[in-house]
Amino acid sequence: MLSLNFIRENGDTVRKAIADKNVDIDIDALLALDGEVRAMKTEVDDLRRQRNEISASFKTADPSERPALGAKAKEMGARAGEIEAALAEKSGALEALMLRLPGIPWDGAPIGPDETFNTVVRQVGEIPSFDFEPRDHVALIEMNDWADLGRITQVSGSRQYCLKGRLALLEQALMFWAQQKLAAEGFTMMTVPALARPSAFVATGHFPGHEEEAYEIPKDELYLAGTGEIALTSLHSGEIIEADKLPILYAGYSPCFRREAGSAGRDVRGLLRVHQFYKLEQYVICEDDDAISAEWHARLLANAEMLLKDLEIPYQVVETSTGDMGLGKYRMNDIESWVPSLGKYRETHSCSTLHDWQARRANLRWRDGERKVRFVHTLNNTALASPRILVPLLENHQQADGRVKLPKALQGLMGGEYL
Ligand SMILES: Nc1ncnc2c1ncn2[C@@H]1O[C@H](COS(=O)(=O)NC(=O)[C@@H](N)CO)[C@@H](O)[C@H]1O
Repeated sequence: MLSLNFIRENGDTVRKAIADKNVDIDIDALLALDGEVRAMKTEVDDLRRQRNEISASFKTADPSERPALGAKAKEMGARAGEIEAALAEKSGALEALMLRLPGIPWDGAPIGPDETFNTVVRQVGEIPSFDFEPRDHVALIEMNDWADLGRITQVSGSRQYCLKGRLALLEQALMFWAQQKLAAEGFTMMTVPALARPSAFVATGHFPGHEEEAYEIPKDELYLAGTGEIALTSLHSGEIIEADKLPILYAGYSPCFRREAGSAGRDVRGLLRVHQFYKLEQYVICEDDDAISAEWHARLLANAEMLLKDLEIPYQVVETSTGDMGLGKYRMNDIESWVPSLGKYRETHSCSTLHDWQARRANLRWRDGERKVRFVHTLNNTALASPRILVPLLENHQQADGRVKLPKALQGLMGGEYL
């Protein structure tokens, strides 16, 4: 969310962000509504003040004047009450519009309506060339009995899976290995619930707008989150964080649930796009200083790249366009890992800076050195998301006989050279 002061003082910047992010919102209607709300608040305050002055004069007034004074005070109170009812409705409408305002993207973001305007920042790692016909991850899984991708769908429906045997162990080993690597970078390990209140989805910016992507649990007024970011963003809501407690660094591990409502027909084979997966999320709450959050953005990216280099997975870093980065983002870099069977890079990580856009929605504030209370900046990046990461891991390291050679970083954990 943006502040109303910012909108009033930076109308053109906001209009440009609305255009560049392809957002359908009428900023003039919002500002008109803001004007109405402010006028109504002033009117109510004036009425309340006058009413209080009359009440105060009551004791010293001439008894003959008291009935008229009483009537006037009553009438003012009634009028103020009417305006307040209308004001509540107008304020609600203004708040709803405010929630749909985009965050201002950084000036280095490619301007364009969708991912076709994304640019490749760097490519790292050698694309493997096989002297045999490489298999896709489903074939490798089937020949090694590393998952159930069939009968489980009778139990749990489409886009479900059971990892089995050494691949199930590998997923656990991967997450533990990544957690230790992040702990070494100063991140506090957290297990994070997927169940969350709708307000937590509003805080991150998933709601309003992406309700269809979340599983709803109406009996308990809860939803299942598609990312640990949702619980982590609201964990400190309403607190005023002391300066010496910043930056807060969480490595949040959680199950993630996504309906993939809009993905019918895409990635239906195998493990790339499923309804339930597990993610270790890097999450940062820092001072609202552009240079500091830019530094954290670079470090979140570097942490994910460190993991991919250790996993010996070729990847590319992408600068996402204003239309692809999402409503609240200041900056987003995706990391895409090479998937041999597709002959292309596929997103496995997404690194975002949100400036204070989420903090305003989540009421996340800190107290600076001069004791001034300000909104923080929030950032997040995938550390590892499984089973998607298993796809490039299996396919890039496959051998002609269908075995998979483990990257050196995992051989100790997995007790051998091969999965
Ligand atoms: N349906 C899905 N199935 C499997 N993996 C998924 C699915 N949706 C997302 N992911 C994985 O989760 C990663 C992060 O998802 S994201 O929506 O892009 N970004 C976030 O959730 C951020 N909180 C950063 O993690 C993706 O890059 C991908 O690796």
